[in-house]
Amino acid sequence: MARIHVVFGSVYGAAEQLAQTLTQTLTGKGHQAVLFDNPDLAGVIQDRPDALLVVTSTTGQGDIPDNLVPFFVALKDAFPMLNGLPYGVVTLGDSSYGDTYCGAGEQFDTLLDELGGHAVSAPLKVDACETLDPEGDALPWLDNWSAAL
Ligand SMILES: Cc1cc2nc3c(=O)[nH]c(=O)nc-3n(C[C@H](O)[C@H](O)[C@H](O)COP(=O)(O)O)c2cc1C
Repeated sequence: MARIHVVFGSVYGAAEQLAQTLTQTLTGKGHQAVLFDNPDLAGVIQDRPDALLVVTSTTGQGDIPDNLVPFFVALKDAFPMLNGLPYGVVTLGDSSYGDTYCGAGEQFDTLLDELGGHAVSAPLKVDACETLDPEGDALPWLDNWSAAL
């Protein structure tokens, strides 16, 4: 079973709620999953989890929610090599935003890839235009992602 660190970015609460559900689900599967309210590099990355899960909505124009920006900036500035750390990205967005659809998740996926992380499966994009039930998309994705760890 894996030690999985989960971080979330959320403005109105949907991504936060989803992150809580995904963390509980991972725990139910026997993993040691920890959800970080105020993620910092030392706690999330340098503590060397077995995997990292990023759950974020998108705000502004493809932007990362304020609560997750400090973690993203710290990661970008410190640029710690992740040496194949398995990761996953779940992004909430709205396809009516066009080019910036799920931009926050894309920024994380690009950075984690540049740092040498290993995307266990393709990032999941949950479209608020298509569903009012993010869990309906995310739980099957999580099953596959966690099974591949
Ligand atoms: C002001 C505002 C800006 C947004 N900008 C984007 C965007 O650029 N791209 C996108 O895919 N979704 C965008 N969204 C949609 C949100 O990401 C989506 O509604 C999400 O489910 C909100 O999750 P949250 O409750 O965790 O904040 C935006 C929503 C708002 C209200």
